[in-house]
Amino acid sequence: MSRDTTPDVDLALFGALGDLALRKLYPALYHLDREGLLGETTRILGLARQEYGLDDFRGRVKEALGKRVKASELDQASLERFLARIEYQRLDFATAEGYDVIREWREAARRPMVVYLAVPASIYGDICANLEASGSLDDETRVVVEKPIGYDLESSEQINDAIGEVFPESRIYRMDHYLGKETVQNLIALRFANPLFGNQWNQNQISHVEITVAEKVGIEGRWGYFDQAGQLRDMVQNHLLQLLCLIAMDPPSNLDADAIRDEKVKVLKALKPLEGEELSRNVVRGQYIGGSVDGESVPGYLEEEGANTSSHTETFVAMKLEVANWRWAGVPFYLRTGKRMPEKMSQIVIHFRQQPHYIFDPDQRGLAANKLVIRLQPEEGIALQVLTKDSGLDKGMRLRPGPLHLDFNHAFPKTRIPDAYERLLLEVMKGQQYLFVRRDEVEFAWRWIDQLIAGWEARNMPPRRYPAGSWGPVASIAMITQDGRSWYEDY
Ligand SMILES: NC(=O)C1=CN([C@@H]2O[C@H](COP(=O)(O)OP(=O)(O)OC[C@H]3O[C@@H](n4cnc5c(N)ncnc54)[C@H](OP(=O)(O)O)[C@@H]3O)[C@@H](O)[C@H]2O)C=CC1
Ligand SMILES: O=C1O[C@H](COP(=O)(O)O)[C@@H](O)[C@H](O)[C@H]1O
Repeated sequence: MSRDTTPDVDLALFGALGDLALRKLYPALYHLDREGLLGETTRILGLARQEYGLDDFRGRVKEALGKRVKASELDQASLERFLARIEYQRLDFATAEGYDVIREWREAARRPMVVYLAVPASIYGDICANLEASGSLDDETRVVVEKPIGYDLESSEQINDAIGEVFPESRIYRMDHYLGKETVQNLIALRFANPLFGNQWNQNQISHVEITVAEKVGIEGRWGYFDQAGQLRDMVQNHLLQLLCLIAMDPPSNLDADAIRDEKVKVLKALKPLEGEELSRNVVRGQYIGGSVDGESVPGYLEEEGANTSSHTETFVAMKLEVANWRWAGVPFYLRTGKRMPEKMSQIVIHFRQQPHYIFDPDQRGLAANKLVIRLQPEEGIALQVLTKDSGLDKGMRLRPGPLHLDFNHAFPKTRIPDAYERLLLEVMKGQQYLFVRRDEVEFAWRWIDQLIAGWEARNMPPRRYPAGSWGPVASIAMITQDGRSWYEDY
């Protein structure tokens, strides 16, 4: 977590013409460069199987930047400097042939290399083995791998084993881009730097927790991948469980990567399995049908390009979980995430318990609990919902709920909030692992997800339909109202 300058490391980017590279990685690298956060002589080698001349490849990168970076932030000097760092090599990743180009590229400048695998996880092992066989690696090379790692525990173990044959854990960086989001990191600061919250963070003071990750987009042409995965594997196994871990973990003894990861693993181990009747009561699966988002008609999941019309894959999931330990016993964690919801909105809401003795208007009793709302997107910020006296001579002691707001864009207007990938790429280049997921975290998360899926399959729980542009199946609302609560959508 130091503020040291970024060392000169080179980046070999596998999957250099893929969706992730074009949409996320080049814009993030460009911003780092523009802000002086890339090593002075850092080079980027794009690798993909298409035949491209260097100018044409740089042209593709430039085009991608044009689509993703604000015009006001895309200045000529920064663009030229960034493009000049980029080289390109055609390579078929699955065969050992051709990997010499990477060894030779490295020979021109000896410094640590970061290998970024922006490719399907099924070929991570082949790439690592081919890199090693070609003599392209040394003891300082780091590898970045994307989620999801596998499809279940067994496949994730195979993939992790294959990467582990070549790289030690200390040089494997498993991405979960939610860990790079500004407010997610702020969770650590909020909880552990503020006694006001730190001392209240348990079942004595907190009644329940909500995590919502609502997406407006559908599956964006990724049917082939998404239909195999579904929202549970695509979003819950990684992003939502990571958020849950950061909320529920005990204080780490320091900010070292392993101290934080040890605490997260304890949470994953304490997740109570959802089985039997609880599965029907506390888990809702959904799949969107046609509807309208932002006033425009959009197709249902089964009408998306490439769709298989009988698919039962879920595009929405809501669930009520319990972290079975001393801190959280009896505190429900309500999670929901879905595609084609009315807005892109991710937030965590911590609901504090009411006062044990209440002295105000009995009709207002329902208001009487504080909420801490941690907003991840679209705008990032933190709001503490408190009760104050309603102003005016005629109001008596009427209470009024209102937020104490910390909107990062307004509170710190000069600071651009960096995209998650910027922060994560920077941390890899600095060799810091605290924002990356350790192997046992991935595997304990899969273990829990696998039992849930086995339960679904045994109970034959097809997804419930919900219209695109709604907040998911009605059953997901019933799931929380049966406990006398409701999803909190304000900020
Ligand atoms: N896109 C996203 O928003 C996110 C993606 N991820 C993960 O990132 C990784 C990349 O995803 P994404 O960019 O969407 O996938 P894409 O399919 O868009 O890109 C993958 C790239 O890898 C190339 N590739 C695959 N196999 C080979 C091979 N044998 N030899 C050479 N090139 C090969 C593909 O080339 P070709 O086109 O020629 O097949 C393609 O350009 C995946 O693991 C995904 O799960 C994670 C989070 C979000
Ligand atoms: O990892 C993924 O995340 C995106 C959502 O990310 P966000 O930063 O836009 O919230 C999701 O759309 C995609 O399906 C999933 O693979």
